[in-house]
Amino acid sequence: MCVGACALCPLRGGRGEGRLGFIIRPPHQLLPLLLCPGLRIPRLSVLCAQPRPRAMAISSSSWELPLVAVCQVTSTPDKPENFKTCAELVREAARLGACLAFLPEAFDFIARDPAETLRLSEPLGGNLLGEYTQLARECGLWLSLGGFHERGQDWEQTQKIYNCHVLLNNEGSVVATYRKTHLCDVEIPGQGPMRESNSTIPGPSLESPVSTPAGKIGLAICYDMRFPELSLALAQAGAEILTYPSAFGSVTGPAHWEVLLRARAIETQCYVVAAAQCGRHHEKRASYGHSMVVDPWGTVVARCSEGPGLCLARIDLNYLRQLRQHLPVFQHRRPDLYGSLGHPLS
Ligand SMILES: O=C(O)CNC(=O)[C@H](CS)NC(=O)CCC(=O)C(=O)O
Repeated sequence: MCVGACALCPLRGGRGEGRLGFIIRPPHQLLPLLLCPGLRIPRLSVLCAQPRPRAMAISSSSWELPLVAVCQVTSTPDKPENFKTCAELVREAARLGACLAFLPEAFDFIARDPAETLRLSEPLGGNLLGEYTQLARECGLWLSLGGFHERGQDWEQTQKIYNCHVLLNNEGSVVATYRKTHLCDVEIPGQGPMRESNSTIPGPSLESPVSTPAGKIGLAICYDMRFPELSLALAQAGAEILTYPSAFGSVTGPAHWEVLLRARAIETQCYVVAAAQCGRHHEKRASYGHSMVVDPWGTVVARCSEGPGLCLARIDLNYLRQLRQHLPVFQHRRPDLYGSLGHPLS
C-alpha cells in the first residue's frame, strides 16, 4: 500500500492543506490525526509504508510512541524572516504533539557568498540561539538545529566558522553539538560549485549518540551522509536515530538523496531523519527538498511535499530491536577483512 493508491488519505502524498491527516504505520495501521477545528496545517505530509514480514508486526499501540516532526524551509540571507518561518513550523509541530522537531542545515540563513556567510554568523551564545532556547522552552519540545553557522572560540584567529548541529532539550539547554566533519567542496556540472571550506573549518570529532525522548540520536550533517563509515561508527556507539539535516544540491538530489538515506537506514538498522532545505534561496542557489523519515527497514515513513512545511513520524524502538534480532548484520561483520576503511583509494 502506498500513498498514491491510498484513497482514504485526504492529503494524497502531502499536497495541499487539510484538517485531517493520517500517519500510516505498518502493518497497515491508519492513525487519524485529529486536529483542532480551523487549524491550518502547512502541507502536513504523511506516507503509507510497505508491508513488512509478519514476524515484525508491532505490538505496542502506536499512540504511545514518540512523534517527531521534520521541518522543511527555504532559508534566505534574511535571518529574522528565517527565524519566523522556523518558529511557526516548530509551534505547529508542538501543537501536533511532537516531542522533537528537526530543522535543516543552514536553518539560520543561506548567504550569497562566503563573506556574507561569515558576516551573518554568530557564536552559540549569541542572540539567535537565545531565541531558539526560548522557543524550545515555550513549546516544551526538543530541537535539532541542523546546521548553525557558528563562530567558534577560535574565531578571532581563524575568521572561519563551524557548521554546527545543535541539540536543545525541552528546557532550551544545549545537550550536544556536532561540527560537520566532511566539508562539501565539490563541483558538479549543472549545479553551482560548492566550496564549503572557503568559510568553514571541519569539526575535529564525532559526537556520542544522545538520549532523547524519541531515542538515541547520532548527529551528522548533509554531505556526511556519503560516508557510511560515520553512520556505522554512530550505530556502533548506540545510535537508534541518525540525523542528516541538509541543504542538498538540486542535481545530486534526484540521483542520490533518497538512495543514500535509505541505504544508511538499512545498513545501520537505525531510523534516519533528514530535514532539508528546499527551493530557491537567492539568485545563485537552490536546494532539492524532499525531507523524510526512513525506518530501519528502509521504508520512507514520512516525507514533505514541495515547498516549506513539515511531516511527522512515530519512532518505534521495539520494532528497531526486533529487526536487529531478526537480521543481525552487526554480528556478521568481518573487521578482519576491512579493518582500516577510510583511507584514500590507492
Ligand atoms: O552553505 C551553507 O550555508 C551551509 N552548507 C551547505 O549548504 C553545504 C555546503 S555548500 N551543502 C552540502 O553539504 C550539500 C551536499 C550535497 O548537495 C551533496 O552531497 O550532493
